Amino acid sequence: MATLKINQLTKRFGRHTILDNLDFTIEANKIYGLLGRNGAGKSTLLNIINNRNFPTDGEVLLDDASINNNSAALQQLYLMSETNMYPKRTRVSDMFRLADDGYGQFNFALAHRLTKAFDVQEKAHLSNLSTGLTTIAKLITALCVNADFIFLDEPTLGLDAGHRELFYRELLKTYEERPRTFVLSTHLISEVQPLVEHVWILDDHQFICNENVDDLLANAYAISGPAELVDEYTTELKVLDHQTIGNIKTVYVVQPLDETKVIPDRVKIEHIDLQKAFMALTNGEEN
Ligand SMILES: Nc1ncnc2c1ncn2[C@@H]1O[C@H](COP(=O)(O)OP(=O)(O)OP(=O)(O)O)[C@@H](O)[C@H]1O
Repeated sequence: MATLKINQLTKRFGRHTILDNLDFTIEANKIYGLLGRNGAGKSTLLNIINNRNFPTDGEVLLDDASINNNSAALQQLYLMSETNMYPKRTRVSDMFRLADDGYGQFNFALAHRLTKAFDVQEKAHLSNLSTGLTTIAKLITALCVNADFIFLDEPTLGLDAGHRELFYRELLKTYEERPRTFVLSTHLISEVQPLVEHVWILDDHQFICNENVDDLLANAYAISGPAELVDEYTTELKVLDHQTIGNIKTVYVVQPLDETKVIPDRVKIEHIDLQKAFMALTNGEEN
């Protein structure tokens, strides 16, 4: 199974460092979530991995061969992004044909089924489609293209709730039928949590999290109760974020808890979801 390796990747725009020495692996047949606040560098990273932008330092390897000017490697990678790469008069059906020309074995049967399910006309010109319908046309192309690594940068831009749900369902269905790697870069963290197996969180030019989602959430807690009891209980923990309403304080931690430590009667400990863990990790406030 092919593996993508990102080695010591750094990207600077002028004097601004956007990505600082990233080292990580993208494995075959996994669904990844790439998360980060606005401007964290997610699109820049995806563009570099897909050879649409160049690193200042470092390299991207597919099975130990650089992807740079390597058309065989690039044929295994597909990036769907906000950027419109298509000429003005392109029809939806032309997008499918172009993906078939570029990658071969485009799944036309699935594309026809999805255009009906999403109610998009294959004859329609992209320039006449609404933002949401343009996204849908790009998503259908991404779900049907014959590539082993599919990168989706803000895949649900402009999609209503019903269409987003349909997309998540269809993504899982095609993934089960033909396992391959998907990388979803999104701000809709709660919505993608059920799909994503492994998460990267970009913050301060680096990954502050590169972890299996279940492992991350197993150690992600909200601890709440009377402020003085919460402070006492959490005194040795790294508190990432907190809220106080009256005398009730809630603190957020992402680390294993000492199971031998007695929890005061009025203190409650609950697991938090990926969105809350993300907020705690990226708001970062230490004790
Ligand atoms: N061509 C460029 N020249 C200069 N700066 C750039 C260029 N492209 C991106 N940047 C800057 O790099 C930073 C990262 O941008 P990027 O679009 O990768 O972030 P992002 O995480 O995808 O953000 P968002 O979630 O808001 O889409 C931003 O500060 C952006 O302004």
